[in-house]
Amino acid sequence: MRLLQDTAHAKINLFLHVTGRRSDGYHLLDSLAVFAGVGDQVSMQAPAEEMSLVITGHFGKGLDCNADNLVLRAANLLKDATKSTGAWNFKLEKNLPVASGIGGGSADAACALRLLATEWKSDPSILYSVAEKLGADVPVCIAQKATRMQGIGEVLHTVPQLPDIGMLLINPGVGVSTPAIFKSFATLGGIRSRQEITFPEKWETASSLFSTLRETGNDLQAPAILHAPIIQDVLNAIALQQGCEISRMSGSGATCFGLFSTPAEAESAQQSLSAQAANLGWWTWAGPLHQSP
Ligand SMILES: C[C@](O)(CO)[C@H](O)COP(=O)(O)OP(=O)(O)OC[C@H]1O[C@@H](n2ccc(N)nc2=O)[C@H](O)[C@@H]1O
Ligand SMILES: Nc1ncnc2c1ncn2[C@@H]1O[C@H](COP(=O)(O)OP(=O)(O)OP(=O)(O)O)[C@@H](O)[C@H]1O
Repeated sequence: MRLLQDTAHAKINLFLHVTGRRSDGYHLLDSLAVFAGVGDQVSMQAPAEEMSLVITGHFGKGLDCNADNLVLRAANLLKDATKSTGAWNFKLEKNLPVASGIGGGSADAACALRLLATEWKSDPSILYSVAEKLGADVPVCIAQKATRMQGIGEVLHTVPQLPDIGMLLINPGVGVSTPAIFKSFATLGGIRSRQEITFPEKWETASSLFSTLRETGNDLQAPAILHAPIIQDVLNAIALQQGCEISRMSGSGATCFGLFSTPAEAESAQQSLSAQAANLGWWTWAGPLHQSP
């Protein structure tokens, strides 16, 4: 029996600018994506008769284990693209809220691709072309490293190493549809011209990273608040926490994040919000960023 496993870390867009639109309707983006310490767990076991999936975990309830699940779509697409043989039983422990702007499904798909690509010694160019077919967020989730994403998400640039900041995540339990938010973005004025953000050679301190981020924003935040006004309440609750430097939404929402100079400060903020969060049924997490080797 062989058992392989890995963590599918949550993707957080520290900023997200919409810079253009392709003729097929997809939007061109400029975004700094980072990965949080929290994630789903993906494991795969062989021998198996066919590709299959079992889902556990707090957020697994509403998800189907059928071939439409991104884990199985990823496994089957890579198998076909690389003409590989063999099947695996996958297990997904779903710890991340679904349809929440932190790319959980994309991270799961990328995790399955990573595990299988190692096993099948797949060519990285095939791996990335399969990732692109699965979704705009899947390519960046392959390496799970802080990355500047451009194009529709497939143009990936290495960024300077990030300082060891702390992050607080809050999801109010409202699922948000990514296509609907992009559509509302246009009705709220759409693309605005701005100077391209430049990054320094290195962010020496947490405050130098926060200075860069203060010149940026998430263009999908206002349209997402129109769909789910509770997002504004979450942003306000985060901003009120001691030591919070930036309070912003990730992706197309509804998960919001707070940035702090240290993980300990983010954890204290989570503590002080815990009663309010429990009352309102909000999911929270706090800790360091995932720093991939
Ligand atoms: C908002 C982000 O989370 C930022 O990282 C991503 O761009 C979304 O990535 P994703 O969920 O993997 O998106 P996909 O599953 O590829 O696309 C879902 C839908 O979002 C819209 N979409 C997505 C990505 C993009 N660059 N432009 C778009 O307009 C399209 O309507 C598309 O049909
Ligand atoms: N393994 C999976 N985990 C989560 N969602 C999945 C999975 N497989 C398929 N899906 C479907 O994909 C949709 C998007 O889920 P996901 O959690 O990736 O959204 P998201 O966090 O908004 O992503 P993004 O930040 O990339 O927009 C859901 O509506 C869900 O039904």
